[in-house]
Amino acid sequence: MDINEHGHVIEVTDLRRVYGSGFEAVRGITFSVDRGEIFALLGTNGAGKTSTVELLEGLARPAGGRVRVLGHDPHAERTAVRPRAGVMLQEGGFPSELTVAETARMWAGCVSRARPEKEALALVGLGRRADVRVKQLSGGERRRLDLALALLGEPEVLFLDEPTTGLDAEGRRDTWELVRALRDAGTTVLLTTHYLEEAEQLADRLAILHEGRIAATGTPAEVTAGQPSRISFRLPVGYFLGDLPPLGELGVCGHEVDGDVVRLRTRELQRTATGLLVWAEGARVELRGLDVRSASLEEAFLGIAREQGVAA
Ligand SMILES: Nc1ncnc2c1ncn2[C@@H]1O[C@H](COP(=O)(O)OP(=O)(O)OP(=O)(O)O)[C@@H](O)[C@H]1O
Repeated sequence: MDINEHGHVIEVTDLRRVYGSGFEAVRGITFSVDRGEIFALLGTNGAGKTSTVELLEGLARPAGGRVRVLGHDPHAERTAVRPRAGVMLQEGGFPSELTVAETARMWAGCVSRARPEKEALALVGLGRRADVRVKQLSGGERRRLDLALALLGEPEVLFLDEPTTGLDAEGRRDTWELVRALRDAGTTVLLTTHYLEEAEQLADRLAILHEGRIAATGTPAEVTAGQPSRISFRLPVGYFLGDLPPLGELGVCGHEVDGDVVRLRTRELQRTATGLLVWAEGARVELRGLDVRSASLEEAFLGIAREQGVAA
């Protein structure tokens, strides 16, 4: 059987990983990813993202629990999974004297039914860099080459460990577009990232890992639901916090004042923002530096790190 009885391409149940030193890096995590879904693993440094992805890639055996990729144990049944999976590790490590095209050709030799190298390089925007030596590539271009190699076998499932680290804003957006196009064509994608915006933009569902456990999971909207929005501004000269309408009446659920900067938290963004603006208009003052932000993944992430006593 190809995919498990629930139709999940990736299924992880109570997964554990213990290193030789006895350190438990992954402490019983459970999640699944469906065909054609992008799933992001987020987390603080050392949360266990890479340790988890390596188990999914079959590079190590779990200390406990179960992992299935395309219905197979990726470690014990490596030969059944590997040809159908594309892997982009955090550190590629290619021979630096080879050119981009030579590297892709060498890699294609290890892949059954590889797509043409030119096509893979064009997908990641390296088509014109084919004759450049790997050592002459920028950090971002190496990252793209990593991705091209992961795509050579036209994988059904793609593991991307921090795929856009080192890319500039344009490169990051190009990669997002490519990953979305692959997803739309039916590829299942599991990625780790440090960029919350990346997860917000790309992920259909995500999990935030903290100290080897899942601290929050769901769609980006589900994970951010319940987080407060933020409003900040500078108090007009000569004004004090007490001159504003009572904060409770504005729907504010928390506030702090730093010099003349006021930061408010609210779960009723429209009511709070309207109340403030109506007050400012009536008092004929300007709220300098006014910044209004709806609840974001960043808020959820920082909240988890704070609650669990981590400096984020
Ligand atoms: N080979 C190893 N031996 C012992 N401990 C390890 C080993 N590799 C990782 N660890 C520890 O396991 C924990 C999880 O590491 P991991 O690399 O999975 O985290 P991560 O979430 O990917 O972190 P980052 O965001 O910094 O890449 C860390 O505390 C790390 O120090």
